[in-house]
Amino acid sequence: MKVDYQKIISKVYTDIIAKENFGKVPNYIPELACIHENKFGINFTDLKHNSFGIGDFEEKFSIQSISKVFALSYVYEKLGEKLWSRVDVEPSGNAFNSLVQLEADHGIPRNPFINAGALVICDILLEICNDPKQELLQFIRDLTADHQIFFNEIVAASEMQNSFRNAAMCNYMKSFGNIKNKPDAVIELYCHLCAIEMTCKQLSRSFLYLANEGKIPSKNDQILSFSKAKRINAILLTCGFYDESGEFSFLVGLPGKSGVGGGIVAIYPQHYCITVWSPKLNEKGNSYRGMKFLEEFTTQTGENIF
Ligand SMILES: NC(=O)CC[C@H](N)C(=O)O
Repeated sequence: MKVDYQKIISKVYTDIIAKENFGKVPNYIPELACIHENKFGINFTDLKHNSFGIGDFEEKFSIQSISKVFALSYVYEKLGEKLWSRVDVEPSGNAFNSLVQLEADHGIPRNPFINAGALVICDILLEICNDPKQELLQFIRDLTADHQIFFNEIVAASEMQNSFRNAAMCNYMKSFGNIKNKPDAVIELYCHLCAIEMTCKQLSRSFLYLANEGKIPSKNDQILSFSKAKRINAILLTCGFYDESGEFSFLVGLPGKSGVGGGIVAIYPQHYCITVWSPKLNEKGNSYRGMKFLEEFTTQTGENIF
């Protein structure tokens, strides 16, 4: 039976908006605390070019850790498997900004989707690109087929001024030799990537390469090999939600990635991407309504990777 996605999305959206919105907008990046906490948007885009949204789906927000997926894809395609000598692919079972495992693991982060791992990816970007900020931005614009994607310099500056934990991680990894550049340069790049702004609609479209075996559907460009796209989806499933990755997999059943800006992108390989934005976060740093929405969405569609 054909699933009526639009009907299910409208129904789940209406049900969730009628219920209390729990959680907190993060304030450790002061600029993010200014966002209206009841913003709520959804976009669904599939490989057959169907796209529809509801609520604030065309409003830009800070994609934060969702950018870690773009950075990993770019570096992985260029470096290949030797990348994994500098960052592992195991779930951390810890908060996104935790330092505790770095000592035991000799400065090798557990995976590329926690802050420590993304800092190593940024360090590699500084090694392999002439202008990493612009190259990454261009990569995302190409994925989205949309040039209206920018850094929010105010958010980047706000995070840089409060990057004490990320700076600690970066310096600590440098002591093990796993950061090659100056920590300040790595942090500057990292904070800019987190401060990219996109809409739900742009995000769903930009992630379609992971639903499409590494190809951008609009152009059929293979930007990531089939095997690498599969592997990134595998890491998303096991590590995309930090110490709530098991819960997301359990409740939603799709690979996905969240960010502290309140966004979540989920991928149904061979079919579609769906993005939810709602800024209030649960204790694990994932969007409260985003998790609820996607749980109910996959329950009602009956579709998941299992
Ligand atoms: N989970 C996130 O989105 C974290 C990103 C945020 N910029 C940080 O480094 O803390």
